[in-house]
Amino acid sequence: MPGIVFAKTKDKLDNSVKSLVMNFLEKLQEDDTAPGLHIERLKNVADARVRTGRVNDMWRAVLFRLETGTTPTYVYYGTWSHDKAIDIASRSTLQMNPVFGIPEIIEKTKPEPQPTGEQPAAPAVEVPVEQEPSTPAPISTPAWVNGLVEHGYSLEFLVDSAGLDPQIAGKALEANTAPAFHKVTDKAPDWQGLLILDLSSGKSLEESKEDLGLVDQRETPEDPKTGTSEDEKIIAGFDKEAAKLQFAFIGDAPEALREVIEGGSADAWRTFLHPEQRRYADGSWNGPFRLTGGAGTGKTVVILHRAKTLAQRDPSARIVLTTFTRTLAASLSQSLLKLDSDLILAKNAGERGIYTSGIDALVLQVFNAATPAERKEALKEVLGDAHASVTLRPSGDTQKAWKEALENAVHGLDLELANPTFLDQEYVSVVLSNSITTRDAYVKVARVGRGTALTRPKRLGVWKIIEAYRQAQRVDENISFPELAAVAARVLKQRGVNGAPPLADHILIDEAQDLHAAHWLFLRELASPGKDDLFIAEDSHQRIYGQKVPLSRYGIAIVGRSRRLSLNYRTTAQNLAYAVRLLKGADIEDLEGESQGSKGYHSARSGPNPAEAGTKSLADELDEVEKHVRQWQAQEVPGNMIGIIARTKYQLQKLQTGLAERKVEVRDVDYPGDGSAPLYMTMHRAKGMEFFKVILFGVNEATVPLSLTTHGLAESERKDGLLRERSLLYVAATRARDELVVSWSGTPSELLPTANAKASES
Ligand SMILES: Nc1ncnc2c1ncn2[C@@H]1O[C@H](COP(=O)(O)OP(=O)(O)OP(=O)(O)O)[C@@H](O)[C@H]1O
Repeated sequence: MPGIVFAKTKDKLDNSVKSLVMNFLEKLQEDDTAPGLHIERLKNVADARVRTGRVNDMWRAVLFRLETGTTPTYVYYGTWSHDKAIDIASRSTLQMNPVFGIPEIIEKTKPEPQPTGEQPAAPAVEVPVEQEPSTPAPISTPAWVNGLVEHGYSLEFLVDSAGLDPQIAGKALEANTAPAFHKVTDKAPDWQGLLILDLSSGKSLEESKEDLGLVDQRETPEDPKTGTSEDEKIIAGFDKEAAKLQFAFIGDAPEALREVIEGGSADAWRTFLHPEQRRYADGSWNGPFRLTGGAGTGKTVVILHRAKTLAQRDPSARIVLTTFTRTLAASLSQSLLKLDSDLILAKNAGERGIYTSGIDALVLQVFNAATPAERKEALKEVLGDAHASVTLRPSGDTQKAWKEALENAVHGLDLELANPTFLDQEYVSVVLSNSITTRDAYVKVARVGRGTALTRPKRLGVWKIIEAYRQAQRVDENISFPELAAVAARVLKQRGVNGAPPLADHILIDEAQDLHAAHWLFLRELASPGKDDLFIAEDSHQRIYGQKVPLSRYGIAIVGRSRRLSLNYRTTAQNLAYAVRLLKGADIEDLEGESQGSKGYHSARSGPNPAEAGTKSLADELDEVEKHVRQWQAQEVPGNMIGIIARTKYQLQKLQTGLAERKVEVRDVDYPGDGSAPLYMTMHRAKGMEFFKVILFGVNEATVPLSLTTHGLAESERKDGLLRERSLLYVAATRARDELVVSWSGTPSELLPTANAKASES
């Protein structure tokens, strides 16, 4: 039976062609001599191993045949229309890279035809076909600079030291626009494309080699296991980290074949991990590990693969996969099954398999499963006096309780401290996280990580309000989710003291930047400290709830076990540059308090520049939205791949009504119907999602930032609140894969790059 190695598809195929390709490859796997396949050699080819195969009358597959023992191995390169396939086959070579020993397929371009009797034509310069800007006033973007040229790379260096194909390196150096540059990296063998992107974004060759797992062959003695013939060396080379970016061995199972073909590039994440992603998915560490990276760098993809690796490594393992909300958790469950439908998804925490849950739902499950005695004891330890009742109602809305407490307590504080936002943060970060139940303990406690300093009289005032709050909650038999997390943590801790085993062996946490202190208390108790206990994926730039939490205070020491992803798989370079400009000037710290810049954060894809649609009135803005939606619908973009995102629900109501008047159907993301209509949602709800096309609607001065969230706060909390608003805009802008439109009516938000540019001009 011939072996098949599948090369990641770069050209999109229609579904009808995909199923033909699958039939073809299935037959090839069974018997490559079957007459219907027409596996044929061609004349005048660059590589004698190249073959074409008949997919149907119109379509041909391009393959390379490697001789390995008794049965051959075919490397499937792709399927194209007849003439194109013959052309590609005649120009393509499967070879070992001379520097790094990675198998690669290089398509040599034909020399330009020279006009006879005239001077040789100047080398062709790619003229990018920029898409028409969708608005009359395109956004001003900084001029594009070729990063390779900027960092002084020469053709000689790129070829001799970085192992790039000379033609590819030359074209990359010549590119004078982002689309032309990305066209080169897109066509190149995957590892070469990524190496070019790394170098152009400022990474050194050594750093990039390490990330991509590239080892200079010229410096290493040959491995005797790799065999002697060129074909055997190529087969062995497919196992190298960088080769796995583009090539996958297809086992005997037809499902594996179906998955890679049907998924196409949208599902490439299931098979073709970046070597760094693979390392973090498969690695093992003696304690908590943290993976950071900007939006779209594939953190969730790593978490999903890691869950699978851990489950396969030990089928009896109890793995908890958690994230900030139930909706995100549900989407993780779906993705897990897409990754591997054989994975065992546990129904409850503590059971064998992977248990996926929103963090608060998980907390609630532990609390509900606790005995009345366990609850009573934990409530007393965390909240002081035992609650009258151990059957409490979890309540998400603490604002009302704080307002009541403020009315009832005689505290003598001014409004900067006597407001629900400050008090809630103080309560969770200082009081709950330190299990403070008395005034004396609160007066003495170190308020690590809190911005606003409190004198003793102020602390006494705050404590009075906290007492009133606890009293009101007790009377109403309410308990907040942070309280619940602290109580559940206590239950688990006590069980541990009594010798009970923890509920999980491994915990994987996505969107960790938004978890609060009591969540971390809880997660620390959920698994025993030790090997591969916690895997934390976070992006501090996307912190839109809560505050940064110093993890080491909760027994989660990640020193030396923290890595960062920098290649953005989701967003085009143009959208990414825009989103990063939204963060300009923001001092963002990670969970360990280290400053998080966006240096080296780069994208592998190119597309149109984001468009800003500033309008005079809401009616004009709605007209703009209508225009874009209709344009995209005419291009047959699926409705549920168009996202319209606004800061508030009120804005969404206006949007929905305004578009209904214009006979444009849009749907709430939570009620998507059959998926044919564009979806609208708030910026908070957009977290973790992605769309081909995104409109950020109503990014007006009055709404973004939402003054409600920062009004009346002390300077430190106000800065924090403003940072969250900025992050929210960044989260929303990074949901777009291909096209981003930012609209407003009246004065634009001060957080937009346009507004910043105008302000600095004047
Ligand atoms: N190795 C890969 N190959 C192809 N696509 C990938 C790969 N890794 C990630 N992607 C794609 O990139 C997009 C972003 O990935 P993912 O959601 O994991 O990023 P993230 O870092 O968790 O993003 P965010 O922080 O914005 O939620 C997804 O569409 C995903 O399928």
